[in-house]
Amino acid sequence: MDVLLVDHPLTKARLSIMRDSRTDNASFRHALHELTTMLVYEAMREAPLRTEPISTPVADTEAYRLADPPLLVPVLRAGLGMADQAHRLVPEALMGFVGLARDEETLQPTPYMQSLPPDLTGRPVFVLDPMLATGGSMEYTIRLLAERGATDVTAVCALAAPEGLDRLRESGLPVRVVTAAVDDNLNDVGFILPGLGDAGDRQYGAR
Ligand SMILES: O=P(O)(O)OC[C@H]1O[C@H](OP(=O)(O)OP(=O)(O)O)[C@H](O)[C@@H]1O
Ligand SMILES: O=c1cc[nH]c(=O)[nH]1
Ligand SMILES: [Mg+2]
Repeated sequence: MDVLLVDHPLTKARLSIMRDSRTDNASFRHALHELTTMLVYEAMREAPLRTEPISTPVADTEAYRLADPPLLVPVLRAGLGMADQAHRLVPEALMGFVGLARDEETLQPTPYMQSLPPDLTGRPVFVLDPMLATGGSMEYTIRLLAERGATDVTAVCALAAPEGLDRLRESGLPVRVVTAAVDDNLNDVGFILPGLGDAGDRQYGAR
């Protein structure tokens, strides 16, 4: 499984704002927006292009367009904070939605909504979720996508735990991961260390 670690000085700086427990909700959301732009920019680096002839005011030349506009899938709640920014960068993308809440005791993802196109054959998919912890939520989401024919899935995360990466690797699902950091490990209640806490609560308040 490919893992692209985007550890640019600017991604490190935004991630540090997100990690800092003194950062308020609005500043956390702002830092995640900026980080998302950088992660999606890198995640799309190899996206195939098609060309078409155009004219500038002074000469004929070629225009480049995305050959295969992707589907963006934010995983609610926390992934919602990445959706608009990713869509701004890739305006031709479609958007699907998956809502999951991790059970605090079992750490299993509990689905509460999904809205996805029925056929994803041939369409690149970018799953947006700031946190890859045990990997249960991401694995669940990728299985939904794979059932619809997706074979080209990128998980775009702010932070990944080694446990979550191992789980995705062992799942054999068609996924690569783009992340700004791979942290140390999970604590005994499934939080990433050093991490940034609960990415949903840090944006929207505790539920
Ligand atoms: O890798 P995992 O162990 O599955 O944990 C990661 C999940 O936990 C968080 O969501 P959470 O369930 O807290 O929901 P929220 O976004 O509504 O806060 C996060 O946004 C991921 O979806
Ligand atoms: O550290 C973690 C783990 C799962 N979900 C979060 O929001 N944070
Ligand atoms: Mg949460």
